[in-house]
Formats: sequence, C-alpha cells, structure tokens
Amino acid sequence: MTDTLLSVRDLTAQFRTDEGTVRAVDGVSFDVSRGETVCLVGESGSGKTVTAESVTRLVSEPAGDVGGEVRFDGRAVSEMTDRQLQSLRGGRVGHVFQDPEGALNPVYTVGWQIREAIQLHGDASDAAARARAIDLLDRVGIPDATSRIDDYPHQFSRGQKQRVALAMALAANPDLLVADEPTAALDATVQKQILRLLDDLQSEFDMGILFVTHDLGVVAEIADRVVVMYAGKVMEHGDVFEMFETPAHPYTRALLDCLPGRGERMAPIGGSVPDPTDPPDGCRFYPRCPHAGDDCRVGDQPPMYPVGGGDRRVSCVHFGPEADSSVVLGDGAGDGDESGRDGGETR
Ligand SMILES: Nc1ncnc2c1ncn2[C@@H]1O[C@H](COP(=O)(O)OP(=O)(O)OP(=O)(O)O)[C@@H](O)[C@H]1O
Ligand code: NI
Repeated sequence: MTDTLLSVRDLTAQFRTDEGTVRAVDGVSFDVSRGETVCLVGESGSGKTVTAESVTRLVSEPAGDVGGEVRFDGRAVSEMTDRQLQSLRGGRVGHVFQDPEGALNPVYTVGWQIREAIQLHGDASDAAARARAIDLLDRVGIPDATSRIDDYPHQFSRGQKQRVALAMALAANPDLLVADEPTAALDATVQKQILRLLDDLQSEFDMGILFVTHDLGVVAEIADRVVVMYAGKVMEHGDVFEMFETPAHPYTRALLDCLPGRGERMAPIGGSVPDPTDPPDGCRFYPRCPHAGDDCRVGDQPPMYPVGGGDRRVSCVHFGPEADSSVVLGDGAGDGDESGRDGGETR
C-alpha cells in the first residue's frame, strides 16, 4: 500500500445544456499520494477544471451531475455530510480556483480573509493569525506584505489576486492542494518563485498537489506524475520523466512537440477539440491523429494499455498487446519519429 491521499475512480461529470448533454469528464481515474505532485494537462476544454472541482464536489449539483468515486484519505467524499465537506474544503484540502476573482470577497481586506481561513481550521489568536497571514503573503511574493495586508482585493492586480488566493488555500496547511492554473497570469520570474514555494511547502509538510495546467514547461518543473486529458478522457498517465523522454500517446507527442526546444512544429496541434455534446466514436483524438487507422474510429476510447516498465498507461490501440507501437514511436522507439523530433534534447 502506498501513501495514497486522493483516489479518483471512473469519475464522470456531465452538464445538461441547450445544445445537449456535455460529458465534461468521462471515466477519469488517478491517484495522488502524500508528497507527490500530479499534473492534469490538456488543451482548453479537456475537462481539467471540472475534474479538479469534482474532488471536493464543488461542481454545483443540480447543474453538474457527478458520478464515480473520489476517496480522500480512504474516505468516500460522496458519503460525507455537508458539514464534513465544508471542513474538508479549506481545511485538509486547499483549492486555488482558475478564476481568482471568485475566491476573494470584494468587501473584506485580503488580510481579514486570510486570517479567517487560518482561524476557521485552527485556534490561532488574532495576532498570531495576522502574523501568519503576512508571512503567507510574503511567501507567495506580494511585496511589502505588512502594509498590503489591509488592502482590498480590487487594489491588487490579477496576478497578485492569484497569489492571494494561493495564500488563502495554503492558510490551513492542507494535506492536499488542488491548484487550477495558479500561475497562468504570472510573469516567468514570479511563476518560478511560486513553483519553488510549492516545492518547499511540499517537502516541509508532505503535501500532495493536484496541479492543473496546459503549460508543459510548468509540468516539467514540478510534476512527479502526469495525467494527460483530452475531451473528458485520460489519454495517458505516468511518470513525468518517462513521459517526456518517450511520449506514447499521439496526443501527448503532439502536445510535447509544441514545447519550445523540442519538436520542430512549435505550433498548436492542427484541428480542434471535438464538440463536447457529440464526441467521436473510438479514440476521441482520432480525427486529429496522424496514426489513426480503422480500429481507432470505432467503439469506445481504447483501454489503458501498459507501456514501459512502471505504472504508465496509454489509451491507444497502437499500444495494445497485438499492436506495433513503432507505428507511433518510430523505428528507433523513442528517439526520432517521422515528424522530425530533434533528438538533441535528452534529459
Ligand atoms: N457549468 C457548466 N455547464 C456546461 N458546460 C460546462 C460547465 N462547466 C464546464 N463545462 C464544459 O465542460 C468541458 C470541460 O470544461 P473544463 O473547464 O473542465 O475544461 P478545462 O480543461 O479546465 O479547460 P481550460 O484549460 O480552458 O480551463 C467544456 O466543454 C466546458 O464547456
Ligand atoms: Ni480549466
């Protein structure tokens, strides 16, 4: 048994809209262990945010219909009472939302809000909570935290609000941090600082992190493991190092080819994500896949086949037991493929 903190099994989330039923998340499974950073990656609309918000059942229910099983520290979240859920959120699970505006209340100072978050789940005195709030603001990189603490949210830039929201999520020393694009509005220097902070806190408190991003550069910096999502499905998951070394799913390969210094293309993947109310049969990615054959166009999303030695899995027929993965990987299986990956960057 590993130290599994979060376990997500066969998660589904759908929304009824005027255009039809959107299957935003369609059978997603993964784990996050203590002290581990798992990145959810994929293009816009792939279901990352809905997955992250389903963890603490924040997807507002009648609108979103959530199924499957989420266990936190061995306990099924669906069986928790509203009170238990409330104490989980902002307590043992900190959540940084994709939209930081939503996390901050415009009528209270940021200091008041961070202190609330600290005191809600602990018995710190006002003075101690204020000192800790200043320390948190300082650590997330808000200059002059001692005076900024009495400012209101509208006095902060978008990037600063994102950092204030992160400080709030960290206020209760969570066991699990769910962070949805927490560095998206930040310049490169501040982004590095935040990633380093998360890394420090993780070593200090053995915190598990579920980190949502579409930026593979960020993934390379912080992930231990990666879950690649596309159109509500997991395309591939496994160890970050192995995945960057030998991406297996054609979608993962295409994403990595867009990363500066790796592929030659460095352009967005051709085509666009499928209509979420009417996804294609077979592999969701086949309409954009250079390796799609007849098998790829029928049935459901392919099973998660093992690839490599560890627990890496890929949902692609070319990795099935009878299949020939060199169709995707190229003859050198790993270095060089027909799209002309430059073999220069070995990590
Ligand atoms: N409340 C909702 N009602 C209807 N559809 C929704 C709702 N929330 C999300 N969706 C749809 O679910 C799909 C997945 O959305 P989600 O926000 O999880 O994507 P994402 O991977 O986080 O994208 P991004 O990178 O843009 O944040 C999209 O098609 C989106 O339009
Ligand atoms: Ni999102």
